[in-house]
Amino acid sequence: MSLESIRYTRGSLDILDQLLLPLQTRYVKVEGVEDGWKVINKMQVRGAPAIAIVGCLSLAVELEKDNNSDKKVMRQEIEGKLNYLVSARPTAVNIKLAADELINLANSLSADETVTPEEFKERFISRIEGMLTKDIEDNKAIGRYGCEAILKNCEGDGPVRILTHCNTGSLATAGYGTALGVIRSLQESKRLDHVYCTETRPYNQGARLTAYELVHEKIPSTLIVDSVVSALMNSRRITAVVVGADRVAANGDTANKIGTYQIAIAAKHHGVPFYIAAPLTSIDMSLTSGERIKIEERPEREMTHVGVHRIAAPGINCWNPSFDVTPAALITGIITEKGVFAPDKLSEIESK
Ligand SMILES: CSC[C@H]1O[C@H](OP(=O)(O)O)[C@H](O)[C@@H]1O
Repeated sequence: MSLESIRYTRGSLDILDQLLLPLQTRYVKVEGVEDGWKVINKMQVRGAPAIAIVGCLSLAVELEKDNNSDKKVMRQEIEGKLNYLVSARPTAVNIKLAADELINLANSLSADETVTPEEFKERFISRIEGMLTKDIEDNKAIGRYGCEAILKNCEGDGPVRILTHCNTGSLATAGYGTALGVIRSLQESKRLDHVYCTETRPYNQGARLTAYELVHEKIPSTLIVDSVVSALMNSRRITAVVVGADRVAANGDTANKIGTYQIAIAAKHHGVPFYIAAPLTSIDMSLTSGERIKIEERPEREMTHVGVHRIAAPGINCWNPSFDVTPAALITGIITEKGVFAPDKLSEIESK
């Protein structure tokens, strides 16, 4: 069993094909930006941070092989390739923010006459490679802050029960995970009683990926059908809900996997704290609210079939939005690598 979603050395990138999990472990070679776009768009690799990291690494492996010695041409090609990668999936903001940062870097390296073409490539590729280690460090910090916040808010020093949705672990990031990182941190603190994970139809990130990670690490957990969430909260004491994010707007409204919004409504009704766990690379301060977040709609076949088997009546119309937006009013806190913030306090992060 491999939980390593990304295998990278300079000039070489392979990603774990998550469409085949949990039954098959197969790595797909990514030799450039075209491959990068495809594996992201097909969701062979998915998860907001992993999308950004794999997209940028696909550019790094392509650049490593490029013998171009004209910095202005390199800069221009880099900008075009990054904008192309951003188009693979529209909702998660991480790859857009990474592209903006790298285009700015390419512009300054190109304009700096003291920088040779070789140094341009080296510094550009090194910046991308740094994303891998930073993401894991950020996730560990998210885990610590989230664990602290949940334990602080719960009565006594007993073990806690957590509900999570979709997959936010090592298979959605460079490692350790965001919401699943909080769960790992609770487990490491010996304060975790049980995790409930939803199947997360129609791609089944919960049943196929989160369950895979939890079983692999022997974390006590139970898989539930998405529609069991309210019955679970009504019949078992859930300490908190912790989920990931694909794009957090400046006011705290958060786009995440479809189904998150109704989990937040159920949590509000049952008085269960509802947390978003996300790195700063998932926060889009240019958006004043969640109303303007573009929600990706995926092919209806992802709903009507499981593999090659049709499960929905032929001819029925389908609507398959991949995300929904949870209003800030339903969110207790946003757990980041800089600490936990109330949804309306994200502007304070910069000062931390
Ligand atoms: C660590 S963020 C993961 C985030 O991305 C997932 O979406 P998808 O599997 O379609 O890429 C889901 O929204 C998770 O919360």
